[in-house]
Amino acid sequence: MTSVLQAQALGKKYGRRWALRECTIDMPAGHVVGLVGPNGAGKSTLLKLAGGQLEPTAGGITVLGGRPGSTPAQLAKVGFVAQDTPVYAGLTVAEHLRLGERLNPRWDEGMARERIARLGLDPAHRAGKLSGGQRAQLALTLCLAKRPDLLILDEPAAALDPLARHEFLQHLMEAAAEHKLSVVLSSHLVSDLERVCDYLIVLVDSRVQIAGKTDHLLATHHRVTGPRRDPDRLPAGGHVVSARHTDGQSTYVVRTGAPIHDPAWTVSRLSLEDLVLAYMDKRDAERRRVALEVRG
Ligand SMILES: Nc1ncnc2c1ncn2[C@@H]1O[C@H](COP(=O)(O)OP(=O)(O)OP(=O)(O)O)[C@@H](O)[C@H]1O
Repeated sequence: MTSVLQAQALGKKYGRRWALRECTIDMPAGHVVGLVGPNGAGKSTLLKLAGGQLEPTAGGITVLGGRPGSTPAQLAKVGFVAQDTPVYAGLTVAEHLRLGERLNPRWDEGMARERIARLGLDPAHRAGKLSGGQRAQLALTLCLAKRPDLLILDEPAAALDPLARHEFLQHLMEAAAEHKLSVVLSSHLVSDLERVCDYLIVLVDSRVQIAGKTDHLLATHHRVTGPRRDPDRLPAGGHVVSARHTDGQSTYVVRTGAPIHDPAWTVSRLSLEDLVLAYMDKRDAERRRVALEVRG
């Protein structure tokens, strides 16, 4: 597997507080990777470290085989659209393209112009007067025209209305397929991730809870429901991801490669949202961590 991003025990401190700690990750190339996790999990910090906007306090990170932001060549290989899709309010759309051309050695002027025309943006329009959706599209265009190998998007569509979000993600998918881009995209909107991502990483308290191809993850996770029972009564070979109990019923999310055939339990498939929620719960995350430490 070729990696686009590898982090080893990566940590970042703001003052005396860790924003990201002991984060180990390996993102494969050629995927649209969805990064999801609770507020404050460290997603933006990780993406900024990957974009070279922050320096690690501990551990190491490699992006496309190099240190993020270390050389002009390294910077040219990575496109970054930050959470607030920043553009220069006083510059026109055309001036943004000229700036992009001046700053980026691999700039694709034809593609930038074609995208701006397709989006119906007036080149003479000042960026400060664009709508949130148009600004996000302009920021995406500037990043795509850099012709990066890796595109990093930190909640780029969060502020957009459903239609603008749909169009933004559609453009993103087309561009990723057309230019064989690797993409990492953080979002709280699991429906968006479901639409565009073929690889998922769930980050909780800066630890990777699960990472893998979405179709494989969905095929190997099941909801198992039955009368209230302890997990040791579950079919053998499964790994309990989450457990919920009411007075009379137990519901487990179980990871297993083998089909579950046990008449004592009702087995159903999970949606991507169910899967993400099962891994996002901090109580379960702590229990899984302890279980792994005991086993290891
Ligand atoms: N500039 C900063 N100064 C101090 N602390 C910060 C700064 N940026 C982030 N943090 C802290 O670091 C931790 C991780 O923040 P980060 O923004 O990376 O999380 P996140 O997973 O992206 O969250 P969200 O989903 O809310 O955007 C949080 O506790 C946050 O308060």
